[in-house]
Amino acid sequence: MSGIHVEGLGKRFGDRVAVEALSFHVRPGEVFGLLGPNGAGKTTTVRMLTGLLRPTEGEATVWGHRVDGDGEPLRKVVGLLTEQPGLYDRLTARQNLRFFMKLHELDEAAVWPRAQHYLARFGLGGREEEPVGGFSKGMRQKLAIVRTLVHDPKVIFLDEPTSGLDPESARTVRDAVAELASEGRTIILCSHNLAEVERLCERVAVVKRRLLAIGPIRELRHAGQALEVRVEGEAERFRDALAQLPFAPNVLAEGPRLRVMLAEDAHAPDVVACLVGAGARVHSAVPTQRPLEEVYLELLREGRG
Ligand SMILES: Nc1ncnc2c1ncn2[C@@H]1O[C@H](COP(=O)(O)OP(=O)(O)OP(=O)(O)O)[C@@H](O)[C@H]1O
Repeated sequence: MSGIHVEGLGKRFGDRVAVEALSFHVRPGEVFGLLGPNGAGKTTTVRMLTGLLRPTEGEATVWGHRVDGDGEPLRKVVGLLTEQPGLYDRLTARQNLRFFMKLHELDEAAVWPRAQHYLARFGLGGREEEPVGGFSKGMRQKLAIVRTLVHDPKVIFLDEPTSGLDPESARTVRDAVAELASEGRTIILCSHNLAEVERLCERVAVVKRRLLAIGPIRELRHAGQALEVRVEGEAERFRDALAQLPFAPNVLAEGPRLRVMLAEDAHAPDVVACLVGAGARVHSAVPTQRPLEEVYLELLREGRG
């Protein structure tokens, strides 16, 4: 069974419940975002799904391998990029990769062309024989990504893959992620960079110990809408007037712009009328989709406690 299937997964550390009752499925060819605040249980979940931690509840299979079974076949099909790349400074890039290949009992001669392909792709071609201690943060990150891909994994877990990368390198990595998915692999992306998640993922899960929401980003956004209003002068001075509306919308004000969150589209004319009534000169009022960040923060507020 390809992809990832998670049913009622949970993990306790003594009395502390790190993850509970987690259920979701991810298809082959999908880039799936796993979002949540610090301490929400994302790393714990990824460690369970890569066979590094045993669940205390529930079950999961990753590309047909049970996560509580023999870890060896599971580790062969998964690639894991952790937040701390854990490279050996004294070893060269090639020796670091070779060390990893030995761990996975890979035939270096057979696998090296794949490593070289990604080294070149991420701008590290020709730097293989240099000690990693002399690499910049971004170069280390890129080498760690090469290491994650070298054994041709079917399921790839990426924790903040573009952290520390310049915009050009970040773009290369994002393109590679999309390409790996188009080859039919399953990719789980853990990131606090919501703009990146929006670009790469179709579906996301928001977790805070348990699942708060799951679905396509566009559906999560449709849970509400925003009205972008541009007024003359500082928008902040109209905040109090908007707070008097019967539906008391959430409002963000920045310079001449107001972003007014609406539960219903039908409230948009009331917002404009209220602003005009309060003396605003309204230049434009445009309904917009809410950015993922706003949806995410709202889900966390609702899921508090
Ligand atoms: N080995 C462990 N022993 C005890 N508690 C742990 C252990 N690993 C994780 N936890 C606890 O489990 C909870 C979830 O931690 P986890 O590292 O999975 O969160 P996270 O979502 O990855 O956070 P971040 O975004 O900060 O990386 C936290 O309360 C953490 O303290």
